[in-house]
Amino acid sequence: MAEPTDNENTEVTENEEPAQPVVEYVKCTAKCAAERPPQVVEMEPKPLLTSEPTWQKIQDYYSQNGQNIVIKDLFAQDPGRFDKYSLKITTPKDGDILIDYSKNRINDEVLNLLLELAKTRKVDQARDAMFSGGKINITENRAVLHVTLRNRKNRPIFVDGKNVTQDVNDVLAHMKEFTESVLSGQWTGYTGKQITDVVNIGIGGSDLGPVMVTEALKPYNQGLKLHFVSNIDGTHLAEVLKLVDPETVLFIIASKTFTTLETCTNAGSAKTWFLEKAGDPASVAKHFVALSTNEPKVTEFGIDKANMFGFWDWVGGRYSLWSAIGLSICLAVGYDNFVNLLEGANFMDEHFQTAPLDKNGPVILGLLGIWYHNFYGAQTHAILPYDQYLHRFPAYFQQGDMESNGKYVTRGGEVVDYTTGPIVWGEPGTNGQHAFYQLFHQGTRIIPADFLAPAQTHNPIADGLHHKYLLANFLAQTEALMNGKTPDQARQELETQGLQGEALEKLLPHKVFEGNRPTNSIVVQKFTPFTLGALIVLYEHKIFTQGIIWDINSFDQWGVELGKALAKVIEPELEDNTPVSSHDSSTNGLINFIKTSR
Ligand SMILES: O=P(O)(O)OC[C@H]1O[C@@H](O)[C@H](O)[C@@H](O)[C@@H]1O
Repeated sequence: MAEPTDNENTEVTENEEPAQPVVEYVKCTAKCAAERPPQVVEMEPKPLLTSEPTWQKIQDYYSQNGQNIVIKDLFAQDPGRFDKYSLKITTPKDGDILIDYSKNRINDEVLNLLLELAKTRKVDQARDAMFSGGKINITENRAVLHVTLRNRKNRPIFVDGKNVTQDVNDVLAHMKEFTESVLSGQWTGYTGKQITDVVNIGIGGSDLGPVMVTEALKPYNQGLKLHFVSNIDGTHLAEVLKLVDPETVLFIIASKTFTTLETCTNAGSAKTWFLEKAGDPASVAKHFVALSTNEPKVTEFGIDKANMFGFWDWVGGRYSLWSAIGLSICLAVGYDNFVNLLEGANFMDEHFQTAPLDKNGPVILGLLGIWYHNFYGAQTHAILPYDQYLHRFPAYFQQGDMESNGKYVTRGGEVVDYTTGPIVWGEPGTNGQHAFYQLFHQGTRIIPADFLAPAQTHNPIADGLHHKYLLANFLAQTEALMNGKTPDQARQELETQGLQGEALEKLLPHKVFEGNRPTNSIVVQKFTPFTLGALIVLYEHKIFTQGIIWDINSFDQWGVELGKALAKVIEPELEDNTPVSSHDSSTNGLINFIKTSR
């Protein structure tokens, strides 16, 4: 890994690749920024989706053919279907990523119509607007530039006329220096002992990404024990504090705003706990660092500016694991692995930017979602990782998808007359099979599902037997969901088991599987930092594509504010046991029940 260069005069020009060998940090001086005025791509306003002629065409096609598209028949008709409807994306270091979308209710006509929709809705223009620093988060007047955080080729990216690439690299350099000092044991606690445990205190985007990635990359752990506290429920903090020692623990207070109730309360209680043991407030500097955009609040809390890792308002919380918010990831897996994660992310950014729409992973996945959610009326989308390390991946994308696209008003302020973001859910395979797959196979709803699997496991125990079973189950499920079991097949099976007559007829309908349940299969060689980074971004840009087609602002989250505001009203009412009557009778009843029951 190249060291950061201090060469103030090193410049990058717009179309220039960094000289070989790759210089990791390149300073772009004021002079170079001035030479390259930003060219921000604008997003054009769009008509309501349902008034688009392409939308109408898809609606017509669906009405006439939607229920007659039978995936297994399409396979029977076309031996080349897998090749046609799968993408193999070759990474520079960790093998291929295969996206098999052939087990979907699609044919060329459907796909062409959906691609036409992506063109009509100018997905490419919106993508370019995002990458060029356009303020596409219109309700907060902000650029959306998490892509800059993994801008590994150091392309100049401007926000309000300022090239922010160097700012990003400066924070990365700080993260590197800090990580190496903690991991090497150079950074010690207030009694001179090395740090053994890290507690990340954050919530939402300041928690889910770090939790998900540190779990997913456990095989790369460099020795520190990681803990996460998010919930305002004191139990969460209390249980973690039982596991750590004030002499050897490092608290990371992760909050973009540094005003979030949960994080501020947990951080305050953690500090009190720490000082009860450490005594001297000067010791805080050795045990508390902050990740935030809000320096005044961080210093007010008592964290030294030198121990703050900054980021910017153009990084949305749910897209922030690539920023300083990723410090816990860095500490867990080491800086080089964090960089590999960023590189995988950057690789998928470039794929999204350069691949034609019909070969573009995020675009294809986004369009398939539109097909099911808006035409077949699918309400949910399942993400099913066949890898235990990815057990928080669905939870991470619950926020990623539902906070981004759970909106019923268009960018122009109109109420939509179509559905938007799906309900995202999932559990790792094979656990889900023994819990909720029944409804996948024989329920009344259509649940489009993504199966994620690695060809190689990090733990080939029992001579690879576990992994063989795991993969066999993943493959069997997608096959079964597609093929189902016809009444004839079920009858034959029951006859073979010796059943006949009324007993057979009674059982028969229960043994039939309609099939034709759509799935995507996404297979990587192995879940490495690089492939994980790429996979996360595949979903980020899928969500982006859908948000653009639905014409909603995927980057604000006003919907979470109302409940927060009401909690501030109720909180003082819980102070004493005086009955309340200021709310509806249910809320009054609940409050008063709690008051009399505590
Ligand atoms: O990082 P912060 O400012 O503490 O915010 C945490 C979370 O707060 C929630 O209210 C937001 O909906 C999330 O988007 C955000 O990630």
